[in-house]
Amino acid sequence: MITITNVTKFYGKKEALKQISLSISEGSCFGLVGPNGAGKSTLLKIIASIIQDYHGNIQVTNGRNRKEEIGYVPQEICLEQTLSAYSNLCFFGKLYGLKGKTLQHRATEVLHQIGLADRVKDKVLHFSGGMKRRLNIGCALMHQPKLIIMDEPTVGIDPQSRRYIFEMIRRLQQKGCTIIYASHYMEEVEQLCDEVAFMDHGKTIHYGKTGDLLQQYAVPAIFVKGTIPLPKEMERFGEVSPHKDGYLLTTKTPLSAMEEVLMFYKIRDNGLERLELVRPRLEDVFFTVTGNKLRDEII
Ligand SMILES: Nc1ncnc2c1ncn2[C@@H]1O[C@H](COP(=O)(O)OP(=O)(O)OP(=O)(O)O)[C@@H](O)[C@H]1O
Repeated sequence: MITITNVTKFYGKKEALKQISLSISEGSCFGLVGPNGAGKSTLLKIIASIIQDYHGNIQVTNGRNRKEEIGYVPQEICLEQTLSAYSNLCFFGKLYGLKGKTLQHRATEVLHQIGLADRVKDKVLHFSGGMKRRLNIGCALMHQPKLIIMDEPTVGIDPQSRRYIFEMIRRLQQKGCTIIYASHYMEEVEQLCDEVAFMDHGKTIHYGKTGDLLQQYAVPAIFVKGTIPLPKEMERFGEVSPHKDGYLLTTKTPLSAMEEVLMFYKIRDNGLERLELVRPRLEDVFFTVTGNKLRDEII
């Protein structure tokens, strides 16, 4: 369990974090979501002990030594370009006190874990963006930390590497690791994280279990496309708005609304072309609790 209590951070006069309090369950994948400048990186650096001048309190895993417990994956790629993947891993392993056969064995193990075993001798210089991202993560895993902090680990990568990273995260979680995952890609957090905190302007606006937030705040909808427009009386189920080549009806009773849409088109010679249930998204929850869309223009 990680307990963050009243954490405040100033950069000069700029208050980057304002009284943040959060609890992160052991073994969870905890998502930190917010637009650029929300304060995610600052909070992660504080948890990882990279930033030490802050107010408030952080307690990590029963108070055991933080450095040994934590693997930090920075937002910027932090690798020596002229060295091989293996040498980079060994360099970071040594920083955590690994040496000799243990270091070599662990570097080989991590190379397999990050899917770069076949590129062992290649210089990082010749790696794709996705491969560098995977190696960046691998370096933070060398000392087998229990808590892994990832700051936007999928920025600028191809879908294949993103999938690979997701699978790695799931495997780490299955092994009992706790993951803190900062991102401004809401779909990623929704897919990966069982707990989530929304951040904006240095504050946590809301946090909880992903499923609970979806259930509590996001309203489902149905999508309807027909040869004739949706009748006005459907508005009694909720808000109707044009969407793509049809209509979106946001409603708390999607099944009853679907039933009525079916009836409506059935008695009009089946002019229904598409009828779909639209699953509520974390993006909608963010909008409901903050009144903002998660877009750069809100800062
Ligand atoms: N070293 C610094 N000196 C001064 N201000 C800083 C520094 N680092 C961050 N800030 C400011 O603190 C605020 C929070 O920044 P932070 O990088 O933590 O946000 P973020 O949510 O991680 O954003 P991004 O997604 O763009 O990384 C921003 O207003 C930023 O400009």
